[in-house]
Amino acid sequence: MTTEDFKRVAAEAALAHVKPGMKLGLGTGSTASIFLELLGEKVAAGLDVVGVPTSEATREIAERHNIPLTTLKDDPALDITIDGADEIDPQLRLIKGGGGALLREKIVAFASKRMIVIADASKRVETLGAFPLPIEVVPFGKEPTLRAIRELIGRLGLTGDVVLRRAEDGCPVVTDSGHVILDGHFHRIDDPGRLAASLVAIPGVVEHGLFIGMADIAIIAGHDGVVTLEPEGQAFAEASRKTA
Ligand SMILES: O=C[C@H](O)[C@H](O)[C@H](O)COP(=O)(O)O
Repeated sequence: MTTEDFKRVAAEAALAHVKPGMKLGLGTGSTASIFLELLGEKVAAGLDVVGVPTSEATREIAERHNIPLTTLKDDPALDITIDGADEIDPQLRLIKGGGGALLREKIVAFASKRMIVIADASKRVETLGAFPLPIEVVPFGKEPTLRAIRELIGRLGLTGDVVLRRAEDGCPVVTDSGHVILDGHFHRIDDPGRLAASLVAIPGVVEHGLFIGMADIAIIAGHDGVVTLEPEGQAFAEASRKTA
């Protein structure tokens, strides 16, 4: 099986958590897109749910699959958010935002009673940080914000650098909310909680891609099967089944 197959297996397993009448947070990225495709099939077959998209890209995909949409204004409390992740550690702390959707993803997940993460096994790590940490900042004053973040990583004893994310045309990537992204290439983040708290204390930092204490379960598919994890990293044998 390929990585794409594993993403599909994880997305399929997440569907079992979706019940009629639920209000869903709809994640962003390639894994979440597969979930949307599968959810669209269920909706076509009569499943009654509504969703809040976490990005404009997800909105387009959801509309293409005829998934009824709502907003946090009309539905400020959601049942479940189903979303992908760039890294998942044993405590279900996440790095998200590889696709630049971290701000809306975090708002939507926070508005949800539960967050289910779906991923292929390559996303599991012992220590966060090999994946660059996205930090969403206001374009105004991004230079002093960048300097403050660099000073912070020195104080925290982190290695690496922080760089402005650019698109293929060389222009800064602009998020759905009109901000830019700084990617922190830290290699390893031993104390994600301390880094998270320190980053949001810097004026100009809107949000970062560390999701701590937000994920309730992670459904991870790989060569060893499907594993459902809870925050302590406990794998439930009864939730495991062979996929390859
Ligand atoms: O901004 C993007 C999101 O946080 C994604 O959920 C994350 O990057 C994982 O995406 P994928 O499923 O494509 O690996």
